This record gives sequence, C-alpha cells and structure tokens, in this order.
Amino acid sequence: MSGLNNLGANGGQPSAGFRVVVSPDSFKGSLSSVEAAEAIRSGVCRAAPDAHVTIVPMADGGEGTVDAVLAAAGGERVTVTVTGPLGEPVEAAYGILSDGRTAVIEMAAASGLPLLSAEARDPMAATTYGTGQLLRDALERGAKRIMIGLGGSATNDGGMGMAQALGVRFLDRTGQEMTGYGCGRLLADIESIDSAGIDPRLASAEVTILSDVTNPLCGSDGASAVYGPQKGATPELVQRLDAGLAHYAARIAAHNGRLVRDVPGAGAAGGLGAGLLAFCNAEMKPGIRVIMELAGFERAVEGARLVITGEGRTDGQTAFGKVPAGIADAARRTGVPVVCLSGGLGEGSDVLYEHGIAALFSIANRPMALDEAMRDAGTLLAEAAENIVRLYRAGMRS
Ligand SMILES: O=C(O)[C@H](O)CO
Repeated sequence: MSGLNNLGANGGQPSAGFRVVVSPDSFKGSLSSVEAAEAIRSGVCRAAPDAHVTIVPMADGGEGTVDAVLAAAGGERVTVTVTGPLGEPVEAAYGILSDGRTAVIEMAAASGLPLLSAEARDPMAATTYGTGQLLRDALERGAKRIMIGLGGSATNDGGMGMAQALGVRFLDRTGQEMTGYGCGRLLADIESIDSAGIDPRLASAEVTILSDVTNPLCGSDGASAVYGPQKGATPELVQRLDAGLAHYAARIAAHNGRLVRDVPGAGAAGGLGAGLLAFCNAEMKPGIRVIMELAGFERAVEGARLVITGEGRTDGQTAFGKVPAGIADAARRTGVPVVCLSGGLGEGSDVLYEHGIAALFSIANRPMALDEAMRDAGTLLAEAAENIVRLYRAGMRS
C-alpha cells in the first residue's frame, strides 16, 4: 500500500490481532511526523509486543506537508536558496513527485515562523516573497500541478510578496511601483495592481492550496486576529494588519473582480490563501483531507483497534482543520477510537471531543520547561503511548 509503513512489533507481517494506526502531525521544532510516529510505535510495542503498527505520517498543509506527501506518494526533494521571511537568504526544500509534473511546496519552508527566533518575529515586515520564488522554481522545472501547503507562517502579507515574486506589480497612490518586499506594513498603501507580467506558465498549471485552517481573511476569526499574536503582533498591530488585509482584498476585487475576503481558508498563512486565490487561480482544499487521501488513511484504519494521533500543541485552533481533528473525523466514520497525544493542551482543546477524539493527553509527565519538553519529546511520546496501550489492553481483558 503506497505510503504506508507496516511495521509489526517483530518486523513481521500484518496480523489480524492488535492493530494500531499511528498518524501524528510533526511536533513543530522538535520531531518530524515520521520521528513522532516512530516514537509512538516504540511505546505501543513496549506495552504490546504482539501489536501490528501501521505508521501514516500526517500533515495538514503546515510544516511537515512535504515529508508527509513524499512518504505517501514518493518523489524527490529539491533545495533552492530563496528570500526568507525578513529578506535574508534561506535554503528551502520542496518535493517533486515521481510523475515529474507535480510539485509539493510548504510555504513554511521559505516563509515559516520556525525560521525566526522569538525576538525577530515581525508580522508587519515579514514577506512571502520566498514562497513565490519556490512556485517559480517549480514552474521552471516543468511542474503542471502544484500543491502548496499553508500554515506555520511568520507572515501576514496576504501573499503580496508571493505575487511580486511571480511578476505582479503593486502601485502606490503616486502610481509608483512598491519595490520593497510585500509585507503587512505595505498592504494599506496599495492603490492599484498590475498583473500583466505574471508568470505565463501559471495559466497552464493547476494550483491546489492545502490549507491547515478555514479562517477567513479578515475580522475576529481572520488571519491577523487569530494567528497574528503568535507571530509577534500586539493588539494594536493586529488591528492595523487586519485593516491592511481588508484594504488589500478591496484592491484585488477592484483589479480582477475576485472576492477573496470571506472565502474559508483565505486567512491561512497570514492571508496567503487569499493571494493564491486572487493571482494563481488556485483551488482551496483542506490539507488534511488531501494528504489523508494520498496516504490511504481510511484503508489503513480498516480493522484497527486504535488510532493514535498527536501534535506539538493542541487548543481550540486544532478544530479549524489541523491534523488531530481531521484524523478524528475520518476515524469516527469507521468507529475506531482515536487518542491524541499533545506536547501541550491549551484553552479550547476539549472541543476536539466533539470531533470524535476519545481522549486527549499532554505528554509532559512532570512540571517541565518548554525547551525540556521539546528536547525530550520522543521519550515522552513513547511513554505516553505505552501507558495508553497498557490501559487499553487492561480494559480489553476486564
Ligand atoms: O500560518 C498561519 O497563520 C497559521 O498556521 C494558520 O494558517
């Protein structure tokens, strides 16, 4: 089965016995989804040496999307030097699938929050220009289908930088082209848009947005209000960024008639969703669904006793389309219980019970600092998984 890593505890064949599907997101900044899955598997097998564990590395469009899609569909990774979120050069990788015509890009590779230290975060200045350079590189290599994962961004520029890198010009009130990298601060100064010079290869490419969330561009559920603070925005900056995005959406509507402001997912990755809809004729899809389909998740779950998912931090935002919510929605249809192991549980995480998560656990086993929890995430995940399986099996015997 493509993309599935069927590992019996003894390296043996799938058994009809105790089947567990392990399908976590990456634990941002500490473990890739494959590493997290391996850690969970080792805990499961300590508690149940006869277990047959199926690993399905998962992602929702955010960090880890390229890994998850390459694990599911096969292909190769290419690395390019592009402009980072604050204009510095960064090495960013993306995937070209085995058909040679499909590229999978993760915006976070070029414009993601993990590229900046906490002190350097600056959503007014951060740009998606590097993401546009990745799209351009994929077109240069002949890609006809581009999947672009949104999420984990350092940016709040509505995709203005991305559009510039593809040849779109933004003009100010004096009719001059705005030459700085597109960023949150510049949005309010856009007077008109000229997309005559946009890369012509886009016209024959199919661009699919894999969005990690369903937030609209603006307003109280919008990009700036919900995700601005984690990128360093104060309440005052959230208001300026939100007004900037609203102005940008109005300028786009005046330019090409596209109404991107209220589209679910337009607010993903600081509004990059809106920019891709406006300039790349992109189609928006929930990232988790596309990746689950590519990975054959529903087939993997058939006949399983338990699904273990997880992510670095779980809170009310998780329900907007992140991995645990998607996994639970899919597994619910098959009646298999889903347990979520999280690096930390925050406000609103209990909403996941409504999505069908049977139980949520924080993996921290004692009071610990964040850097300690991140450093020891693999060990903590394995311990938590072991305990869950011990409990599950004890329950099965009673
Ligand atoms: O990048 C962001 O803003 C969040 O992950 C939502 O997409």
